[in-house]
Amino acid sequence: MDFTDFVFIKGNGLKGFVDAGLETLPQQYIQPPEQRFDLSQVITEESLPLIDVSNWDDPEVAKSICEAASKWGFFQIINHGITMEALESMKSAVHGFFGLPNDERRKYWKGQSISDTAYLKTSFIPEKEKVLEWKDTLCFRFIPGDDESSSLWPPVCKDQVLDYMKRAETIIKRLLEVLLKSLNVKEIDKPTEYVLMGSLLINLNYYPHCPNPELTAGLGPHADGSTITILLQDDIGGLDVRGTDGEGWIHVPPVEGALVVNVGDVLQIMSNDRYKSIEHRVVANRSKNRVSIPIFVSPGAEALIGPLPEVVASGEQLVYKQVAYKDYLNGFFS
Ligand SMILES: O=C(O)CCC(=O)C(=O)O
Ligand SMILES: [Fe+2]
Repeated sequence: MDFTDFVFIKGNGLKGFVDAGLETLPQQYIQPPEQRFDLSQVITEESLPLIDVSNWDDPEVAKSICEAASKWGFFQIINHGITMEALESMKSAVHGFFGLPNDERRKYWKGQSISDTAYLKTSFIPEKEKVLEWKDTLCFRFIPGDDESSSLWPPVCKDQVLDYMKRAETIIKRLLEVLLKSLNVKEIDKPTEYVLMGSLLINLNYYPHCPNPELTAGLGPHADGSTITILLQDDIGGLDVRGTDGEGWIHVPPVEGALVVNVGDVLQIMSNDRYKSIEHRVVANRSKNRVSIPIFVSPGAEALIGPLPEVVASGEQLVYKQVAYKDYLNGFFS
């Protein structure tokens, strides 16, 4: 079987390739020795905060969130209000989509998708990558209040994605309010909301089981280009975050009912480095098919990003100049 033809041109993705019966890792996925994940670097002395947000108005909750965002750039929240059933149903929907026959999934393959706002891809930017990442992703662009945009989404997961997004939006707003309040932003007005969360993307990640997880990357080390990211992961594990020493990695353990929250580059910039956008990675799994669902909360397409006036008012030195988010993204994807 010709790998490129089968996976990219025919649009079967990595999932289709693994289903076809795979015993060894294709060379496209083999990382050079110096890039391979050294699992001995995973440190167990540190762990990320787990924050109970049942009362968002509690100053202690706000304090924990802002401290976590400054120190680790990552934390998990529980009792956030999204029911266990809704979380389970979202994860099952991912398995539902990736469990479809190849020719059903292929209808959404990037470049030929039947929907303008949903597409399936493999790896990150396979045309540009030297080594591919061990995952497929179904991406959705979410336009609130626009029912038309979801009309051609895959029926197997459409309602779950819409329902989950609606529930998640409440949490996103709460998180941003708390994080910005501590930067002296008293109220998030419409223009600021556009800069913080003018664009919402949700990804359905599928990391198939992998014959040689030690040779490849589920997802290579990266920081998110978002304002914040809210991630739902299943119970398999694989996500690691850079420790505060900048060398080791901390495992993000799956916690039932929890959501992982991380600061992206945009919030680091807007907070003039108060909050940290931290590198993270995903280790592939030898026997299990892992799913994860990040929501990338990002600026609107026309937004300008730079340190917030409220932060600068304190007289601190500006770490960043203002840039158009578009120009920033061009750098991110090249
Ligand atoms: O799958 C995960 O746990 C993390 C995904 C992630 O970091 C990303 O998609 O940017
Ligand atoms: Fe990420």
